[in-house]
Amino acid sequence: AAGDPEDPAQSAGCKRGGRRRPDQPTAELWTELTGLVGLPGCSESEDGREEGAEGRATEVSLEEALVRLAEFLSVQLGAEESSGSPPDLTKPSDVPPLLTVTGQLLALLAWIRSPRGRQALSQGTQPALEGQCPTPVGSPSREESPSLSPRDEAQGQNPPQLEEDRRAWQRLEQLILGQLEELKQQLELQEEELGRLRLGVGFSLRQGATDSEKRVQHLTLENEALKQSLSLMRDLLLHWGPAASTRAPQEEAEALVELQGRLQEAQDTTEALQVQLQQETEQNCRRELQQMHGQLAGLRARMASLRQGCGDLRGLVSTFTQSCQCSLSEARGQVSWALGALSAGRGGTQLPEEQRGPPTGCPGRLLELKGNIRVLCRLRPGTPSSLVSSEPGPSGTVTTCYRGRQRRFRLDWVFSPEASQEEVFRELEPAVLSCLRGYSVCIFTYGQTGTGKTYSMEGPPEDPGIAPRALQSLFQEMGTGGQHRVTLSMVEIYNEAVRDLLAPGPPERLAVRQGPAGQGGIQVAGLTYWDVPNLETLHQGRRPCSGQVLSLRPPDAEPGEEQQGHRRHLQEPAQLSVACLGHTDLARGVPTARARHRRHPASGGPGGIRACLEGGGSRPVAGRPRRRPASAGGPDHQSLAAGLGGRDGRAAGPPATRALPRLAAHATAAAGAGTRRHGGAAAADLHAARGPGGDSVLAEVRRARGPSGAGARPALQGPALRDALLPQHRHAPHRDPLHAHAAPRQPPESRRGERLRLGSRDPKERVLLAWTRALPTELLHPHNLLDLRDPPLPSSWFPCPRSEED
Ligand SMILES: Nc1ncnc2c1ncn2[C@@H]1O[C@H](COP(=O)(O)OP(=O)(O)OP(=O)(O)O)[C@@H](O)[C@H]1O
Repeated sequence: AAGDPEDPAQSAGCKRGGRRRPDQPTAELWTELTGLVGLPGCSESEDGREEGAEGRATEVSLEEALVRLAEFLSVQLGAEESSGSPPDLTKPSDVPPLLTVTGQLLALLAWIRSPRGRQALSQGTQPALEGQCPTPVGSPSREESPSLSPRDEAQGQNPPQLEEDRRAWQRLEQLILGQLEELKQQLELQEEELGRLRLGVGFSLRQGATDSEKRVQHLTLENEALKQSLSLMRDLLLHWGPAASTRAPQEEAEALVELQGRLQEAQDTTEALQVQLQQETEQNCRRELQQMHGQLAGLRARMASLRQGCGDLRGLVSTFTQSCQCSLSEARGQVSWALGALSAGRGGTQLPEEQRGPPTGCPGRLLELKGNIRVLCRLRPGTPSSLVSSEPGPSGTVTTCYRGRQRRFRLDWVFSPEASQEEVFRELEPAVLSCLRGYSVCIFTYGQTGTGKTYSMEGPPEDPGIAPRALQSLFQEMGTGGQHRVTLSMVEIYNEAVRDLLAPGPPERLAVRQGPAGQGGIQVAGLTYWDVPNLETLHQGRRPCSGQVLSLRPPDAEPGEEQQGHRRHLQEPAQLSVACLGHTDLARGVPTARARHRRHPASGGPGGIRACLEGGGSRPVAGRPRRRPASAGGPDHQSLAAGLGGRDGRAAGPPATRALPRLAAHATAAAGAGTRRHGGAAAADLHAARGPGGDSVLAEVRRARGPSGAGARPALQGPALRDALLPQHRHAPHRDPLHAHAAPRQPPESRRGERLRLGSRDPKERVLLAWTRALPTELLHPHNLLDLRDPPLPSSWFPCPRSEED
């Protein structure tokens, strides 16, 4: 079939036959194919005759037939491959004949389509498959294959060669036909199998056995459900939605515009609502914030008020505690006073004198219970920088900080700065009164300058201190019952010298000795003392106890002593076995170094104080206090009054006399301070204690004393001091009424015993008893110091305002 590919008839036939559609059944295709191949006349014959009665063969070219065959085979091959496992093409046995045939056909088709093939076909030559046909495994070998040569080449060959070629071509044709037949059989077999498979697939479909079919069923069901839901939605849309189909376009447009208007309106409403909501939210937030602020402020105010209330409560508690302590101390004082009064009254009125034994009264007992040595602390008004805290009351504490080191002291009693003189004395009154029961008591003040020793011991006239109150209490107590004899002595201890300030004439240094065992403690041989019958007498003679050592002795029952008057010398050791009350102001004479404290552990102070304390301590003295009626040889009141202050009992010396000692006395007082503590420290103390005015006073004192201590005016000591204290006595020693009653000097035998050292030889460690405080306070009056001061002293420097007369 030398059909021209360009032939329109062939093209139409080709188109008519066309390429196999995917949905074209295989049987139809096969019929079409077998119709082509099964007719030998269909193929191009050597002579080019057209055979075939059906004419259909003439419409299909060989090329198209081959193409269809190839398509068919490829479809079948693909079906085979998909139905089973792919064959291993490397094994000749596994290569399917269909593949072999297909390969050869494709090679032939390629040759036919090539220009050379076309030319050969047009010239009637056979194709030469050699070198062009792929030779799959199992295909005829090259030797077997006919060597198709072009017709023009055949023309140049000899007839036997052509014959041979023709035979080869025929063999090939037969081979192809055989293979086609075989292929046809296989196709039939596969067709049968396909039918069986289809039957199986139908059965599987009915059973729903395979997963894929299940999946398909599932998808189909889903599809059905979707279709149903789609139809339902469509119905709903038709039912509820706008009847688009029933409305006119204009109505549709109007409805659309209306809907748009509504939508716009809804959007506007939404925006307005949003704005309103935002505003309301902001307002609410602001309101809540303000409320929170208000609550916070209220809470702050409440917290502040609570704090204040807490502080008030604390203050109340502390006030209550203090008041409780004060009430307690007051009650204790009252109880002790009552007990003392009770015991004193009982002793004085009920028991005969000879039956009155050693003091067993409650005051003494109370003292013993409280302790022989009691340390009380009085805080001065104004908080010093070193004071950290204090707990006033019994067993109170004081916490100080000095050079960064804090120390806490516990004392028998701590008086707060607000404590009055009355409160302080109330705590000491039992001790004072116990003197009447035979106890020896020594009260001394000790402390840095300006800390209130003088104030506590003496006090201003309108608010007297311990000493005046003690005297008053004593004389008041003595006036209630019993008979007592009070004597007064005054000593100065300075530079280890004990001088009798009441001795007539220039006082000598007295020896202080330790008495024999069992005969008392300290003996001051040759000490002068005066009898003081009552308080008025003392007042007439001098201002009562201006801080000097004051010894009050109960009357001694020594026979014949009455005749000695109110002045006597202590000759017998037993004569010291009486109760005595000493008021001592150490006036900075005691060094504060710890080492020196250790030197006197028993007394906690210097030897002088030790001497005072050892003079009987607070224990009842050995021996029985003897009393006698006051009428039996009482003191000469008039004489004492004259001796102390003139006939009228007043210290009425001439102005010159009064003025004379003031500078010297003042210089002595300040000089004592200056020498006891080397200049700078004393000045610092003065400055610290009394303000800037102290410096000028000290400077004046130094000018008076001179740089070496021997100033223009000598320091006042001994008799000069006595004269300063008792100017009226200074002028008339020979006329001194006390002089006539002077006892003989100390007999030699009284000097036995050990000589006591009162203090150290160290000039810094001097004990000064009384005399510093013996300065008449009027000497320190600004009126008297006018000529000494530059610049003037502030009035606050002085303890209290005094009248011009004073
Ligand atoms: N409890 C107090 N209440 C009121 N004033 C006080 C008190 N204690 C001390 N003062 C005042 O402090 C000043 C110094 O007191 P004071 O002279 O008694 O001290 P001092 O210890 O005796 O000093 P110095 O050792 O120098 O003699 C005085 O003006 C005194 O009035």
